[in-house]
Amino acid sequence: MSALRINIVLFGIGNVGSTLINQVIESQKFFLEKRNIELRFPIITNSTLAFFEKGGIKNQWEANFAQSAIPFRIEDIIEYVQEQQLENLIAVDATASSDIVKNYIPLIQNGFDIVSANKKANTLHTDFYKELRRNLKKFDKSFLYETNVGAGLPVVQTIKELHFSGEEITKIRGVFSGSVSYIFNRFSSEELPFSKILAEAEKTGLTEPDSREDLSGNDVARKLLILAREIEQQVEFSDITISSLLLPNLNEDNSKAEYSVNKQLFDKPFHIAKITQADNHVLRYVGEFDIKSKQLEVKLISVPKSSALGQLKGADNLIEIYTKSYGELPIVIQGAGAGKQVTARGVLTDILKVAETIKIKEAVWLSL
Ligand SMILES: NC(=O)C1=CN([C@@H]2O[C@H](COP(=O)(O)OP(=O)(O)OC[C@H]3O[C@@H](n4cnc5c(N)ncnc54)[C@H](O)[C@@H]3O)[C@@H](O)[C@H]2O)C=CC1
Ligand SMILES: N[C@@H](CC=O)C(=O)O
Repeated sequence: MSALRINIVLFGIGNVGSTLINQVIESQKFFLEKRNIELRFPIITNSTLAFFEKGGIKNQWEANFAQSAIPFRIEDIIEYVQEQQLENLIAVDATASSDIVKNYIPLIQNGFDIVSANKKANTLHTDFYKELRRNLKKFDKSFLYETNVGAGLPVVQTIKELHFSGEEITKIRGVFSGSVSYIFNRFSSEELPFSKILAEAEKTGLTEPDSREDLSGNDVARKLLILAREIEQQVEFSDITISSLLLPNLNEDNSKAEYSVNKQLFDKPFHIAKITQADNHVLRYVGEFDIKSKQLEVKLISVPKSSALGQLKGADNLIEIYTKSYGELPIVIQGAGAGKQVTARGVLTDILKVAETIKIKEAVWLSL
């Protein structure tokens, strides 16, 4: 039987997007042999330019992009896939853009399934959230976004399945930010200024494109909102109480350039927060959603070094899910919650899941 060819239009070729391309190129043979699936990228884009290659990009894609990418609008992309009669289309959003999300519905209406690492579509107003799902249903398309929470960790899926089975989830809490986890895990155990560790988190690709999204608590709040909506709670972003880590004189009101050069302003307040804790305590930035009281909160806490949260390493997330059946002892999901390799692998898993769904639909069509 001939392989199922999947055509991926990739928006965003930064940390996650470029790693995804390289992972696919590396494992191409494996997918063909084991899954009978061929993954191609006929279009890749950054925020302003797109590179078109009908047969799919090859190893030297970065040089080709630099040489031949051209300005694009979403209409150009839709027109191109139609003209070239490309089938089995998946749009992959590896941006943090709010603009790109406006294209999801037109893409779905033009035959695309969607896979997204970008949290924006799931955290806009409920009206958009519902409209998106109405379109998915109408056009029989999938939208997968496991990497929206916990990067490659199976958090969304676990919550979804617990809810699907009728399990009553009572509380979800823990460390949801990989980048802030990395910052505080190092800040607690090493004698380094906060700003230096922040700069290293940015350089390694652990933070959002603008790390103020992490330090403001918005990124954690988005994750709480995404999980809350998975269990059909009617909540908006504005319902979340967020205690920001940004400073009155260094926050979203500053330009990106001012923020970049003034990060050492973080050093003194965080040093004070560190040394004024009780003995053997460390700082952790946590999110909590209490379902009964409908309270969603993001805050900085000080915990004993010996506790589960206190022992986190690297960019670990630790997410506790309390449910009726599990009682006082929660389900715990722990592991790297940020990083380009784990996140790209999570996106790739979603792509393969969509491909399997397409395969099943094709088989049904063929049997008719
Ligand atoms: N880096 C990580 O560890 C994780 C990232 N994510 C999510 O993955 C997404 C991407 O993160 P990174 O790759 O780290 O960011 P990045 O800043 O390295 O890359 C972002 C890319 O998106 C492109 N872009 C921006 N606006 C665009 C637009 N309107 N249309 C097309 N392309 C556009 C940029 O040019 C760039 O190529 C974010 O939404 C982030 O929250 C999720 C889990 C973990
Ligand atoms: N900035 C985010 C990336 C993943 O969502 C984080 O650190 O958790």
